[in-house]
Amino acid sequence: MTFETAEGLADQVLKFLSDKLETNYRVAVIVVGPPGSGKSTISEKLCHEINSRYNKYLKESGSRPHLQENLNERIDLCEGIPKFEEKSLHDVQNGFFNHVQDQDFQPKKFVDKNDGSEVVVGIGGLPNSIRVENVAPLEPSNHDYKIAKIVPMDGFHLSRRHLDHFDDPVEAHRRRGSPPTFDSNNCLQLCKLLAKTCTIKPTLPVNKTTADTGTLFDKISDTFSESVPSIYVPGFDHALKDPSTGQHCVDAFTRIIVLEGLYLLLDEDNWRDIYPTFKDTHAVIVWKLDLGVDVLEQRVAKRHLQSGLAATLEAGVERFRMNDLINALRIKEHCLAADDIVSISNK
Ligand SMILES: Nc1ncnc2c1ncn2[C@@H]1O[C@H](COP(=O)(O)OP(=O)(O)OP(=O)(O)O)[C@@H](O)[C@H]1O
Repeated sequence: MTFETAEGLADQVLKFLSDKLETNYRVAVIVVGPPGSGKSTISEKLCHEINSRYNKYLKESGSRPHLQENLNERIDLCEGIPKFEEKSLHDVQNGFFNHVQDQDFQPKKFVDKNDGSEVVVGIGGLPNSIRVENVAPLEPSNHDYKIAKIVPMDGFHLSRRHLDHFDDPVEAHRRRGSPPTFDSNNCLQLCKLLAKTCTIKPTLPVNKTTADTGTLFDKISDTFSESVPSIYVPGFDHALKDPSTGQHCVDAFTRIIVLEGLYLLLDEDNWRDIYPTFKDTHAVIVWKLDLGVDVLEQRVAKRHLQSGLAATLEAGVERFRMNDLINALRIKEHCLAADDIVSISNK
């Protein structure tokens, strides 16, 4: 296991992106680990470091990203996803509770008549839905470009209303955060969509050739393409205590996606297909975090106290032992075997 600074991790990811730039529009970094191991912390630091470097480059070079106008070369990301029949759309609008425990359910799509975007729905219904839009991305405010973005698994927590429709709703609520309480179907579907975008081949503007020299950031700036659709991903709204759509947007400016979540390497149900989906793109790095149970317990208990989920630190520890620890042990015992998973430390 190696201890890494955000700078060191950013160097690794940018080197990887540089190696893949001829073939992959986007690369993915999968960050897994038990609750409290620091997945969010590391992912945020990594993205911050990469985005700061890119924006510093833009400022110092006085250049602007060039977005190629090739929207007529539309990429149909949702091709192959079955459509909802017209009569089922009513069910979708009314909650879509019937499939909530159906791990084999294949997500379906419909077209939003308001804006023509495609909405992909799994067992969690609309709260966990994904939206795909074929429009050019907006220039970011203050020209603060985010070439690296976090895509957390959190937005695939089933809503509390969906947990109410489990065979044993009391247990479902008590064990919220365990694998069956996620819309793993749509989480996997999102991974398939994202993986497809990783395999888009970047194209240079007509006046440039691959022989042109330039830094990695020069090349990234030259190869943004508005034909790459925007993907809107649900997030978890801590105030609502439920998932909420459109919290994250992976758009044409995003060249690095950092997927972070507890179950991304879990060798069960839909989860087990996530890693192979990305592996096929040849554009993925996998980092695994681990820490001793005592440290995890202290960090998570403290967070439960700070977020109001526990009234005292002791209650936070109790909550960790009754829930988070069980999930931590599950991912340890049922982790996919792969030889390219790199263990990193967040002490
Ligand atoms: N190196 C560190 N030293 C001390 N505290 C840390 C460190 N890294 C993270 N933490 C703290 O530990 C807690 C858990 O971190 P974080 O949310 O990043 O973990 P996580 O793996 O994303 O957890 P979860 O899966 O439960 O969301 C947070 O309160 C965070 O501030």
